[in-house]
Amino acid sequence: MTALTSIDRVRAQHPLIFNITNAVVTDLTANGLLAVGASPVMSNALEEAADMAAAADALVLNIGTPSAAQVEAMLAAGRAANQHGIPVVLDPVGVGATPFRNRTVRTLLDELELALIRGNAGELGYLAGLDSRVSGVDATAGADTPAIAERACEQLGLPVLVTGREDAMTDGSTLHVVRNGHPLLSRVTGTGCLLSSITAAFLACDDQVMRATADATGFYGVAAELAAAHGEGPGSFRHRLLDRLAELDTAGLTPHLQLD
Ligand SMILES: Nc1ncnc2c1ncn2[C@@H]1O[C@H](COP(=O)(O)OP(=O)(O)O)[C@@H](O)[C@H]1O
Ligand SMILES: Cc1ncsc1CCOP(=O)(O)O
Ligand SMILES: [Mg+2]
Repeated sequence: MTALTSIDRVRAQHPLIFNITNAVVTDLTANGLLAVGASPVMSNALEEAADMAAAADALVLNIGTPSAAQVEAMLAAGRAANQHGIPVVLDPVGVGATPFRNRTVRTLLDELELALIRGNAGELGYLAGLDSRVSGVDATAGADTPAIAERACEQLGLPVLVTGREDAMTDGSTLHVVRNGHPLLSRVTGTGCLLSSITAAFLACDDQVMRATADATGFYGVAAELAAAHGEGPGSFRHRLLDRLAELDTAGLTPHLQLD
């Protein structure tokens, strides 16, 4: 039961997760991290980026609402995180949509050691060099996420998590597919960003990247299924997702987990 170990570790260790993230999702991300037992902090200031990263247990770089100044802070934080050996997760929100996002992701990939890149099928399809059209931040349905994950990992040379109806993750030698989750996740903005940050919290407590990533993804997907079971709309779902993230334990998780 790796999920037991992982979620229990997060709840016992309360890892500090430093998020340099987009303006849309700061509230959901901070509250989702608190719900799973992690400790969130958000900042965009270059002046404190390296110090905050040095104090953190994991760093999340999310380019959803980018600016040149924010990218400078990301580079400073990322370099400090690399020096201190803490995992860095990149969420390349909307890459492929504009040249600025593309340049930003290229710079972060070139300058930093990343533990994981997590994106939707359109974003990772673009980075994999596949025929992938990205015009905003939301993914298109029906993508072959395992094929995209394998190709993106090959192209980028780092572990990849591609989300969608099926979530696929690979480090080039192991491939896992998680078939949990719920379509309502696509009707609440920030749910992919929150998964990136929760995965960072699991990575902070486990140096086995594939195990931590699979455990975080399965845990999140099952929490979403349970949150959606009431059959209501996106507003109640968003609240229930936080409640399930806070309550779900291994006994509740195991019967629902669909992980290969
Ligand atoms: N059709 C779907 N069925 C079940 N879960 C989904 C579906 N689409 C997305 N998800 C889930 O929503 C979360 C966010 O994924 P995704 O929508 O791909 O990312 P983003 O929000 O970055 O575009 C993931 O946990 C994923 O498993
Ligand atoms: C709508 C929007 N616009 C810029 S960032 C953002 C949020 C994206 O969140 P997610 O990728 O988790 O859906
Ligand atoms: Mg996203």
